[in-house]
Amino acid sequence: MSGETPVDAPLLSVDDVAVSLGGVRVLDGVNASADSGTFVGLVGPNGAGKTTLLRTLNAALTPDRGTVRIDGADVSGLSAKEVGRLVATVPQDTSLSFDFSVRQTVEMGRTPYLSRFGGMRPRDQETVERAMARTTVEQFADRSITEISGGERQRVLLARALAQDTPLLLLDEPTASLDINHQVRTLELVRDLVDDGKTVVAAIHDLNLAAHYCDDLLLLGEGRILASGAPESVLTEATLERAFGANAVVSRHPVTGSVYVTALPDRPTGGDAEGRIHVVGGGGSAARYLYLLSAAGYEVSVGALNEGDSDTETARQLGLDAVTVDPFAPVDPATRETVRERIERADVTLVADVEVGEGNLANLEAVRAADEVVLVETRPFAERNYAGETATRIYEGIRSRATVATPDEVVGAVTDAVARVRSRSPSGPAR
Ligand SMILES: Nc1ncnc2c1ncn2[C@@H]1O[C@H](COP(=O)(O)OP(=O)(O)OP(=O)(O)O)[C@@H](O)[C@H]1O
Repeated sequence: MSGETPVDAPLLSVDDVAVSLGGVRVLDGVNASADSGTFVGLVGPNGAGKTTLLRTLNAALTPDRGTVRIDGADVSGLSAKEVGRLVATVPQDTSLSFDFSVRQTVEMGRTPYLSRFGGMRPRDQETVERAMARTTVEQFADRSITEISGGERQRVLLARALAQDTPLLLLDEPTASLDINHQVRTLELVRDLVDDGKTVVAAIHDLNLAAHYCDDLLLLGEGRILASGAPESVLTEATLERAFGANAVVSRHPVTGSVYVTALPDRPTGGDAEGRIHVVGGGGSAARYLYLLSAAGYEVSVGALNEGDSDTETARQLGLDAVTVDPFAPVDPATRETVRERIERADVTLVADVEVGEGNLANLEAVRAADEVVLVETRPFAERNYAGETATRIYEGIRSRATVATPDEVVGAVTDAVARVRSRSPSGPAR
């Protein structure tokens, strides 16, 4: 079979697979493929069918319909030993009842290569040692598998899977019982394996880890593929809503640049605060305040922001009034007037600790028109001022009459400032 496979055929291909468990259809019409040297993340809510799909890929389950091919071979026609040379699996449940040592457990990975009466050959021993070194389990090689922690056991099972030396590696929640350091180390190791040519399919609950490390994602929901492709095309607010029923904001992580999902508790409604707040932010500096202020009940406007800025995306998600300019374009005079008009209409203007450059200096200038200003300061303005002396002068002018707040104090400071405005003008903010 594999002799007929074209050179550029995917290493793994899943064609119209349907699987039932206990008489219930758990997977239906699943199509997927993975090229050699790619890391595919399987994401989706609890019960979506991720484990079932992994167990179908390694032939532990036989589909009702459809085929799974690895390296061109239909796995349903292969012996267990043949399958064991093509695909290795680290299961979700790492509890092992037998009392083997760590080394013996890793050695089990060589089973598909051993003849019935022959023992481990030097080549097998070398592979085992290499697998233990890569997963840093050598230091407890002689301990019993029942006497190490859950996270350590997970690394031992990864070592066993590496010892199996297969082109395809399946991981079911590889980071589930790992501390934050070992989560990253494990995924870095998986990434290295992939860069060396291995193909990995991993069920991963943490969407942000999945987005950062995987080349492609497969989003499963109710046994079907809801979306597949690059993380940024799969993790959209619409697909997250559909698959998880979650109200989430998708942005870029400020440090890694990867797609970043933040689940919000609920669409902000219900707060009974009254008043208009204009927010000056950008680059994600305002997102938290936009959410908190609209949750409190305020009518919030924001800007000027660039289209595509993560604060713009958050504002859209929350249904707020965002004044925007084109991506990378500076705030032009007409937009500056719009911002000024929003600020004059607002009871309070909140200035987030945004970085200020020539492009958005006009926003600061417009804040001069504000009645009450709350200024968030987590670091000195000098560290985020790229617009020189003029900006410093404008900022100092604003600061001298603003309430300076820490991020946690913002909603309280805004509420106090609204109360001050209202007490000065009993008829409310009808300006
Ligand atoms: N042996 C079984 N008999 C009947 N139904 C089963 C069986 N095993 C799993 N299921 C059902 O199949 C569906 C898919 O389960 P699966 O474990 O594949 O989901 P999953 O996406 O891996 O979930 P999780 O994220 O919670 O691990 C679930 O509804 C589950 O209840």
